[in-house]
Amino acid sequence: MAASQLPIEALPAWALLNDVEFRSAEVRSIDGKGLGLVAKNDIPGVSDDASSTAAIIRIPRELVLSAEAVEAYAKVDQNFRQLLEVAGHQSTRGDILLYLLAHLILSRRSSPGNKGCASTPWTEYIKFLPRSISVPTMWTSDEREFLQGTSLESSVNAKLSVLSREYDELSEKASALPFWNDLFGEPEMMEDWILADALYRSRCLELPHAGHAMVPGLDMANHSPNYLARYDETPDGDVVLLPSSESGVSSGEEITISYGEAKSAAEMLFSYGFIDQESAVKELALHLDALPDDPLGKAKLHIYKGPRTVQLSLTEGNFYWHSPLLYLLILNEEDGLAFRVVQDTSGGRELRLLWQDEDVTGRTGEFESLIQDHPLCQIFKLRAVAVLEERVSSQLDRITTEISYGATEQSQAANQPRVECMLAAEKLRDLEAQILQGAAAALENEKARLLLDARVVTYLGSMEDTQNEQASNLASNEDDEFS
Ligand SMILES: C[S@@+](CC[C@H](N)C(=O)[O-])C[C@H]1O[C@@H](n2cnc3c(N)ncnc32)[C@H](O)[C@@H]1O
Repeated sequence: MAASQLPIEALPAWALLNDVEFRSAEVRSIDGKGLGLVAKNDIPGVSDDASSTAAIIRIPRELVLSAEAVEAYAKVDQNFRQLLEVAGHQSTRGDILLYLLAHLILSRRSSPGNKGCASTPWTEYIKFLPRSISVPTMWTSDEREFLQGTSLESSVNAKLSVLSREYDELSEKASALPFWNDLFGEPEMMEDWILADALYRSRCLELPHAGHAMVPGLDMANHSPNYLARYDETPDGDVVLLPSSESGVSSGEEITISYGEAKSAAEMLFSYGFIDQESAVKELALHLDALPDDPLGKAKLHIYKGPRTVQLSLTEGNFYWHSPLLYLLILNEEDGLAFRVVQDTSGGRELRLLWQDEDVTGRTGEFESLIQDHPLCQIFKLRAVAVLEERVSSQLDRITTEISYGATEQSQAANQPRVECMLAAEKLRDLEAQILQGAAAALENEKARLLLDARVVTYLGSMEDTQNEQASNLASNEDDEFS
């Protein structure tokens, strides 16, 4: 993690000026994790009366960067208000990113009065945050090569395309605003947008009332599956960090929180830039496309609004997969699937999906249950398993293909791929290869089991008979022709 712009020793002064109470924790450098929170004294555990548990840190609600705070800032800064009006109000993430972008610009300028935005506590706080974050959207293209064959290979590229499109749209919208138009011409702005996104992804949390938010001070807490603290909001909207166990925290111990207990290694690397060594979660999401040669493929992807993925998981030696899309992808017109274009009430044209003549446009994610009572249900399942087996096998081939690691310990010169990126990617590849191998074996068994199913045997037998009949008809026609 690259150095921030202000030394962390200046944080207590910032906290004092802004009423942030670091009561029993301080921010220190933690080996391999950047900064983190450490207990200044022994912290008692949760008492029976939860309301009397003392806060480790307390952050006033005015400092919490939420959708509400962005709106409040727009009221005091005219330039920001104009930017928010043309490019904001689409999502909390988008609005917070605009706020961070404005503050990143401001933090680069030595004199805030000179062509900047109105100062807030975040103007200084943002200078304590790292300028380089280990999430793969901030890796170089050489470093991203390390992700070849992992589930992150396509998601990171897709995310970078989205970021680039968002930035282009933003510059386009801001071009009518003289203040922002000048700034969007600066080369650092696209990098700032990627940085703002990485800061948001790696430091944002979900508060019970304020919703998605960034909380200064609290965002110095690192993750552990054996976390020692949790955060909450007080009735007046302040945010507190509280011990989470009865045993409390010993003086000098790192105070960690949980970033989510069910996140896969890929999700952790994607959002936070590290893989939790102690996590037991063995999950992987693979991207799915329409089947080659499926004439309905494009329409299926158009009408299906859920994630275009299949989720694979290994839990206590058992393999599970989940993909509402896959059940839609394997169905054909002959099975009873149909698309219709209808006119809506405003005269527009709308695509509708029918299954067995029933309109199921609003239920595209329910095909696993929609096929349940169909006489060919087991055949559909066999198709889904066969398609998945092929998808898993091609991913396994790709992930186990040797890639050349250009980085070595000596190769830390400028522009060389970083060793930490290589190690994180290697860990992800190992974990995902294990899941894929488990999945391949389980799918083979599942396929063999389905092939023994009486309805499948009968169906495949009748298909064979039809094919033989067609072949002999064709042969006798040919005999006729040449007789
Ligand atoms: C919310 S911030 C925590 C403060 C951060 N360490 C800093 O220096 O500003 C989240 C980032 O901390 C780092 N981090 C958190 N927990 C970690 C862990 N268990 N191992 C390695 N890095 C961790 C990752 O870089 C992550 O993106």
